[in-house]
Amino acid sequence: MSDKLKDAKIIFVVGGPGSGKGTQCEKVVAKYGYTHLSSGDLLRAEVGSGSERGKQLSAIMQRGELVPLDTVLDMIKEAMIAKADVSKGYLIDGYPREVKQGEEFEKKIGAPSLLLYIDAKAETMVSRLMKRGETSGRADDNEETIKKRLDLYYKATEPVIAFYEGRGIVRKIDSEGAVDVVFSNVAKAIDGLK
Ligand SMILES: Nc1ncnc2c1ncn2[C@@H]1O[C@H](COP(=O)(O)OP(=O)(O)O)[C@@H](O)[C@H]1O
Ligand SMILES: Nc1ncnc2c1ncn2[C@H]1C[C@H](O)[C@@H](COP(=O)(O)OP(=O)(O)O)O1
Ligand SMILES: [Mg+2]
Repeated sequence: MSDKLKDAKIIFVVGGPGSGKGTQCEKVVAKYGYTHLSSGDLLRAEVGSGSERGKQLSAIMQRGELVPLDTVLDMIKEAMIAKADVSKGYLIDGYPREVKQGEEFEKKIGAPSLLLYIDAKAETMVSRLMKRGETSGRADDNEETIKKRLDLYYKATEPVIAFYEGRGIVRKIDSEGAVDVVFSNVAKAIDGLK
């Protein structure tokens, strides 16, 4: 346990690929000043660095698979510590993606006070990702990889919701509607924390 993160307020943002996690996190940052850490963005930064590890991560992500737990957890922990002196709290976007990740996070960093479950229909996620893929330049925003990511989400990530539901900290947010409508419900969930 790192004592710099001992009392950190932590919100997990969990949802399928293309559900709207990143979009909602940006609006939470603007309104509440939380520190937004996206596991995918951290991984893509490592890929962009051209490092040997980045090359391995890129191959995994292009297949729509999960990267090794220790890799993504260490990256998030490092990024949290780097901001510990200025952070009002952390939005952990895209993690945990399996129950084991949640358990390891709590051993090494701490427990979340809220899990925002950003929920959209499969066909909505597919169409949003195909559209995002037109401009994102992401190697995983293509039909074949999207299908793998969705399958993995239903198999490995949805059990995370049930795991934390048992603690009563899950707030399910319908992400089908317009961005601002979705955000009004995200804000209600966060305001309910105080
Ligand atoms: N409520 C919404 N309505 C329409 N499009 C949305 C909505 N939320 C997100 N999007 C779009 O869908 C795509 C995926 O959103 P993003 O926030 O990147 O999701 P995630 O981080 O969960 O993959 C983006 O192109 C984004 O602009
Ligand atoms: N917690 C995690 N564990 C393992 N792999 C992860 C991960 N978070 C992200 N990745 C890998 C697999 C994901 O398909 C890829 C992109 O993640 P992302 O940017 O969060 O996707 P999206 O925002 O489309 O949901 O990075
Ligand atoms: Mg995202």
